[in-house]
Amino acid sequence: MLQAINLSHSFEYPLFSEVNLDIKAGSTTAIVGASGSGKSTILHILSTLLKPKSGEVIFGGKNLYSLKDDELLKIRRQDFGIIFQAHYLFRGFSAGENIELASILSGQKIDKNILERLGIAGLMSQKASELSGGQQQRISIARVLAKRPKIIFADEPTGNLDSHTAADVMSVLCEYAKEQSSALVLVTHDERLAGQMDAQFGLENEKLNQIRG
Ligand SMILES: Nc1ncnc2c1ncn2[C@@H]1O[C@H](COP(=O)(O)OP(=O)(O)OP(=O)(O)O)[C@@H](O)[C@H]1O
Repeated sequence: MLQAINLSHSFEYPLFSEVNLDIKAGSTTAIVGASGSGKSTILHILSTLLKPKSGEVIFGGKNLYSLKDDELLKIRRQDFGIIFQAHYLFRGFSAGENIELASILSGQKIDKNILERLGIAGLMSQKASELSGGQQQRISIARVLAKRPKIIFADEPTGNLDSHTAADVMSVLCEYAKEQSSALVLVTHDERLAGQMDAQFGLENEKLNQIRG
């Protein structure tokens, strides 16, 4: 579904090189590593947000970074779901309107069952700005799922949730990947969470090594 081939990137100093990944439909993958090792940077590169210094990201048989900007934007909007810890809801709109907007743009409908399982079904008429950080995070996850993306890229998606809610959210994301033959690529510090994914990679000493799967 998505392949990374020989990715390398650096900012002021080299971050990583020779990063290779093969993400299959219906799979869940974790990337772990020390703070500052470059995990989020890899996720940004895989999800079209940052052009690597070298290497290719192949999706649907195309090298994403050889596409024109409008083609890249179309893939990002239609096929990719990106979940970060900082959520960007429209604060003046209700939770329901935020999700509805994603549904309208994608022409897909959110499964009401997902709202129940995320524990947010009762919050739909509340203004996004009046929700707690964890509630906003779950609304933003529902908004991503409402698009029915082919791949979900999630950077510490449960970092601001209590352990019980975090487990519910992760099971919703993993089940979505399985049921929709989508894929989940997760960046996390949480080794236990990483252990629940089908495959696990560790970023250390500028290299991404497969630990499991
Ligand atoms: N846009 C940028 N410009 C310059 N340096 C950056 C930029 N983005 C990230 N960095 C640097 O690259 C390094 C890796 O950052 P990144 O966020 O990818 O690490 P991480 O492994 O996800 O860390 P954490 O687990 O703490 O979130 C850090 O030293 C960071 O300061």
